[in-house]
This record gives sequence, C-alpha cells and structure tokens, in this order.
Amino acid sequence: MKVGVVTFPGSLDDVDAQRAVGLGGHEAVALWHGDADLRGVDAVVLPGGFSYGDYLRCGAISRFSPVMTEVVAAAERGMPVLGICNGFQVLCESHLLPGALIRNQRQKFLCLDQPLRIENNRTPWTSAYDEGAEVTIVLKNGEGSFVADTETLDRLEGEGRVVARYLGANPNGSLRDIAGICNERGNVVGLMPHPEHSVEELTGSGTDGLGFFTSLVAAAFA
Ligand SMILES: NC(=O)CC[C@H](N)C(=O)O
Repeated sequence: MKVGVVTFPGSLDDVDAQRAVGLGGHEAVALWHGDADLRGVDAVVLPGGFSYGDYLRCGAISRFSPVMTEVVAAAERGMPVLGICNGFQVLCESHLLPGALIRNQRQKFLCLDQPLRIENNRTPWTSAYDEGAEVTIVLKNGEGSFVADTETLDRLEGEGRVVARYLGANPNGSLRDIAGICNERGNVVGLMPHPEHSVEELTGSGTDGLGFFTSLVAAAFA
C-alpha cells in the first residue's frame, strides 16, 4: 500500500515514520503540509514532533494546513489515518477524534519505554496484535495527558474505542490510562506513544511498534 506521511513545519518524526512504513512492507510517500492533494495514497500517518512550534496549542495551527482539508475528507470516506503523538494532537484539534491532550500531570517532558495493552485490534492499525497484547513502545511528549468529559470517556469505553492503555504507573495523568483511541468507524487512530521508534532492535527500544505498520496489510485483505 502507499502510505502518505505528512511533514508540517516542525515535524520531527516524519522520517522515522517513513522508515517504519517501509519496514511494515509499504511504500512511504512524503506529503507536505501545503499539499492540496494526497498523491493517491491509501493511508496517511501524521507523525510526531512540534508542528508550528506547538504555538497556541499542540496541533492547533496544523489543523488549518491545506493538506488537512484532504486528510479530513479522506478519513471521513474511511481512509486509514494514524496520528502519532503530535499527530494525535492534530487529530483531536481537527475533530476527527474527541477529547484533547494537555500538559503531562507532572509538568515534565517524558521519554521512556512505556508498557501498554492493546485493547482494540479491530482497527487497520492494530489488527496484527492479539487483543489484550502487552507491548512496550517509546513514549516522549510534554503534552500527552488525554482528557475528555465523562460522557465522552464512557462512550469511548462502551464502544470499544480505547485502542491502547498505559500499563503500570500512569506516566502523564491520562484519564482512564488512555494511550490511544479511534473514531467510531475505527479507521482513524490517535496514539500518544511512538510505534515508529520501536521497530528495530538496533535502536534498543524493541520491535513491538512494528505491528502498527504491518497491520495495514492484514486490514486491507481482511
Ligand atoms: N513527540 C512528540 O510528538 C511531541 C508532541 C508534542 N509536541 C508534545 O510535546 O507533547
């Protein structure tokens, strides 16, 4: 599959995401925030980083990038979209996902190998995992605490839309230990940890993240 990886001014992890897409068996297509079309891709990754310097709020300006008009339209048609960390923040700001990411509870930037449980493997980004799989994936952010009102949280839980949950000590104060969620259809997934940094033994953070990129094939042919 052709997987577009969007670069915004200030993106940091776009090249790692492109590499992970390739290791997952796909062709990575570089998309620029100013692009007016998605160049025929089958799926999109919004990578981590500090788009537009995190000014106003993380993801608040990126939401208005020309490419996001196309990403929102494609997501609404069912295209798989994965937002990683800053990408998750952009998805919330774009209202493709509910809730918001606010400053970590302890007001510190975090960088660690984070244990997670995959709660929902019925998305195009998680189908390679067993439901309930326990994995360890890099977490690095300053504003990763997921918040939403109680009604929204109950709906996410009730509809099985919590995709991943922090295991052990909650690193950032995310409500209900939520590390990732999806939209109603399941094609749009936002994840605070960085699977693209956990795809090669060489980097020391294991390969548990690779499933997010190999899942697309399983999903396409399911
Ligand atoms: N790693 C990232 O994508 C960082 C996301 C965001 N800018 C934050 O600090 O919370």
